[in-house]
Amino acid sequence: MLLINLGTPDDTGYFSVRRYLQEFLSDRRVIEAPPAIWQPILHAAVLSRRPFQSGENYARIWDRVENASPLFVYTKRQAEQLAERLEPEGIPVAYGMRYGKPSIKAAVENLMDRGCDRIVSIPLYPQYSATTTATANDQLFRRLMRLRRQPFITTVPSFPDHPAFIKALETSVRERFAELSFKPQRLIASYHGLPKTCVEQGDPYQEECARTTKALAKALDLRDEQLPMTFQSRFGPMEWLQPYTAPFVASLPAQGITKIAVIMPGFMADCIETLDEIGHELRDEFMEAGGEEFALVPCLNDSSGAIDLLEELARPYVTSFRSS
Ligand SMILES: C=CC1=C(C)c2cc3[nH]c(cc4nc(cc5[nH]c(cc1n2)c(C)c5CCC(=O)O)C(CCC(=O)O)=C4C)c(C)c3C=C
Ligand SMILES: [Fe+2]
Ligand SMILES: [Fe+2]
Repeated sequence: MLLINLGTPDDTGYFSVRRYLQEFLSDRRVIEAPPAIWQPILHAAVLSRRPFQSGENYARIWDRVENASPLFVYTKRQAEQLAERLEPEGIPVAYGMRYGKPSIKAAVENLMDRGCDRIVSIPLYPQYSATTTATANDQLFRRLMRLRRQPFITTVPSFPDHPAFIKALETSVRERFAELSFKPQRLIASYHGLPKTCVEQGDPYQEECARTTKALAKALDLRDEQLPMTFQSRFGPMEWLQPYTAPFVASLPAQGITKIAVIMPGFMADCIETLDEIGHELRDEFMEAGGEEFALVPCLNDSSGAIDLLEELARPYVTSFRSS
């Protein structure tokens, strides 16, 4: 079993963040503009300034006990806990990052060194996007390109309304709400954004986000307006999927909605986008606009619901291996 996530910088310093952003933003699945046009902009404008700001943001959410970014810590724990369930059956588990460490290449080599000639890969993105899922798969196959004898590979599809995913989200909401001293008037479902052109060209991401939102509303017995879907984390000047989370949330107090909770069902693990952009920046914007109560529902992280989900995603494939 191979788990693939996005990746994160090694530390919060300028050079580490720059190296990470350079690799990420040079991926042609992420920025589709021709390199001759994009690379000079990336180097002159983005990589000279953004690593400072992003590094400060990462520093605010860094896990100082593990000395790693939360995305790294949770992905590692997901792999370790899945391993506790699968390795007794002789199924090794590894994890790799699309950008940064440990690389997908290292993870594949780890599994092959442990004798695997059949690898099941789960890209840890509940909703499919070419900018995330496809590039994770590209990188996996890139590692195999030079092998004479390739392992058998399965890439598990996205799981926007898989029952185990919706169950884990539902549990995370119920547990979080039980801790709160207030009753949220809205539960905002905020997903990572995507340029609108990606969807126009056939990326199913927006439709898969809508499937997640609809299934979660049904599980929680909420009406559509009680669980609005929004998109965060814009990058660059183009139009991205709408409504944008920040202006949407800032407009709520004027409508009498001053107590909200936010869930981010596009992320399997808490990361800079959830803990800082939503947990810090969005919270401040909501309070400044007249909000009174703001709560975050944590991502699935290393909850038992998350590990149940990973095990259920894996099972159909690993069972067939054992019987063959
Ligand atoms: C054009 C730029 C970007 C696209 C397209 C994009 C799509 C996309 N990203 C995620 C998930 C994550 N993105 C994260 C960070 C992040 N994303 C971008 C840009 C694009 N993302 C940047 C520049 C960054 C770095 C942070 C920053 O400098 O602001 C993360 C968190 C990583 C971490 O280390 O914590 C995740 C997760 C999805 C799901 C997605 C498309 C659907
Ligand atoms: Fe992103
Ligand atoms: Fe962001």
